[in-house]
Amino acid sequence: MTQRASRKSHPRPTQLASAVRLHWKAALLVAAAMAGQTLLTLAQPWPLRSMIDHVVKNPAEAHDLAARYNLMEFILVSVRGFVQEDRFHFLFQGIFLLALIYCGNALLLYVQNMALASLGQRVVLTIRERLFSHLVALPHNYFEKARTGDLTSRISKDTADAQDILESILTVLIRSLPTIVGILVVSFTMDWIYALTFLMVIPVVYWANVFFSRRTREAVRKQRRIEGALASNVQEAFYYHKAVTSLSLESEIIDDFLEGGRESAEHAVRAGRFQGMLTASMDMLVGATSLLVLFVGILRIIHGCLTVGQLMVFLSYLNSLFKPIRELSKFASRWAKSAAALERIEEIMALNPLEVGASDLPHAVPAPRFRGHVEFRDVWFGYEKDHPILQDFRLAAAAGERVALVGDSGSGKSTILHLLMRLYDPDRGTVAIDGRDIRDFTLASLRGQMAVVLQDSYIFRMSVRENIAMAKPGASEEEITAAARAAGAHDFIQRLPQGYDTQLGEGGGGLSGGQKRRLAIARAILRDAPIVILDEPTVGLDAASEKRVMEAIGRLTRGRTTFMVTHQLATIMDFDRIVVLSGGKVVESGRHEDLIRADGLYRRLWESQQAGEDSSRAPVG
Ligand SMILES: Nc1ncnc2c1ncn2[C@@H]1O[C@H](COP(=O)(O)OP(=O)(O)OP(=O)(O)O)[C@@H](O)[C@H]1O
Repeated sequence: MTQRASRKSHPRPTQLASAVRLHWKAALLVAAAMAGQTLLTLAQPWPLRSMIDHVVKNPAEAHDLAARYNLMEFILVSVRGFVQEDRFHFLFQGIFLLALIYCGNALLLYVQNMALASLGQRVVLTIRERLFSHLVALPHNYFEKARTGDLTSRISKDTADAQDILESILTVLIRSLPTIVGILVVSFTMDWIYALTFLMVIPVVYWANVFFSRRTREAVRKQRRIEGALASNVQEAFYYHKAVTSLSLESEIIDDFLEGGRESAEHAVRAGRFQGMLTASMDMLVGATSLLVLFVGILRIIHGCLTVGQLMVFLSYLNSLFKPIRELSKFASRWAKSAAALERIEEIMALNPLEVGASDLPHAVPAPRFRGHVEFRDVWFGYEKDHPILQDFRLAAAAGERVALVGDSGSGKSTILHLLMRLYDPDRGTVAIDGRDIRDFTLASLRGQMAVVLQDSYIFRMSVRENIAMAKPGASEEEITAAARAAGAHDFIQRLPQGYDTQLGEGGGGLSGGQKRRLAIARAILRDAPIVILDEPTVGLDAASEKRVMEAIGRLTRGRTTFMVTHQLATIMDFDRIVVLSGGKVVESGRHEDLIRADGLYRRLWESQQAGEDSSRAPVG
């Protein structure tokens, strides 16, 4: 049972990193473009500095020019200066360098955006694929407790949010950090006293970011959980719409929805508040630091330790430093959302199928084609710890034998089928096919040799043909039609508006219960499996439908080892063996006539069913 307990490991942020590693070329391109921009941003104030310092050193010249000439003269003198004299060389050089920097920046920005969009999409797709494959391959018992709406939102929304976090991480790592380092290096080499002004600000900015982001993230995480639950409720309401309306549950469902929506909104408002505080405190910090830098800077200029151009460089660096930080603070709630989303993805990826339930064991090998000799050897099993459903259960079916499992409700009939399909593993004992423990085989090769028809026929939203063909990928048209004929489904399929091409609704909308069942039988016939599993295939059908379905089942099960769970004893009178269960144990076993003669539980079930049928047929009044 310990195997079955679903355990959560602590989330590790590995998915994003490994997806990025997989697309390292695109990541490298983004990083190179960002790094190039950072370098250009760091270089940008220098031409400005040399121009300003040049002008400040020659103030009379500058002042003279502006005061003496009108506009036309000013332009003419300036152009002559550029063409004939060396006087404006500093200006020409500065403008040229700045123009180069701006063009380079624009080009790199374009490359960065292109590469980032492509990297983001590829990373999202990779995470989505991995998450979906991991989820689909998880053992069945995981889905009994999981909320499917929540899982859907993890696959669609949470994975998409990974792109945001990727963008944020790259911005911080490749843009902000080098900018900070560049500023510190340049500042210390120019004027270390002045550099201390910067240094003081960094921890405050960091602390404010961490403090408010953490709170925003907590609020967003709660909001996400509630939204996941809401999505599950919505999905349930639509899926069971018939039950919802027939039980008049609409108002309760709407109330639940509104309640969840209100809770989610409260957390969203909370997140917004922290986000607002973060943005405001960042703005205040930027303002205060700029003032401090200006104040100290002018004092340093007066003391002759700094030039005006150098102050310009500092101010420009400060702006470049705060730009990404302010941007990030504005995106704090997006960042928080993405971080919460990544955690939710990691949570699922950390589930080890072997710990969750029945899955491929490391030594499993593909099963050979089965003859179909099935054995349950001293099997103990319970869904919950300390609540065994089957105790010391033994049953053997020869290859090709048709076995019916009957008994009281809750006696463990379907559980036996679950163990045979390896939806669960026994706590003790073994289930064996052709003498080998089924755990030795890979799940795909084991289940690939079983044809299953359940109470719910599982019709998918695709054409009739595709619904049948999914049992055998690549099946020919003749094989599909032959299977449909054998299942007694061909005639009604041909009467459908587009025959085999008719698109079916989710859950088989548009077909009657009996038609759905026969479609499922056609699928099982096409599978051509040595083992057939049927769980109450005729339940809920009228007498005529039941007859047609049983004829189809007769053709499906011919020569194949069959296990059929049923309450309708009249449908199994010709079975090779009827196994009667009570409280998880076999109490009787034999053919119909033998069991009637034995005068035990089977006979009582049979007689009560006959009496029920007689009374239902008796004329009223
Ligand atoms: N997924 C599950 N988790 C926990 N308990 C379960 C689960 N499925 C079945 N059970 C319990 O195991 C017992 C046997 O169930 P099972 O479905 O095998 O009985 P059954 O004989 O097929 O019943 P029925 O004829 O009503 O379908 C029941 O008490 C049931 O409540």
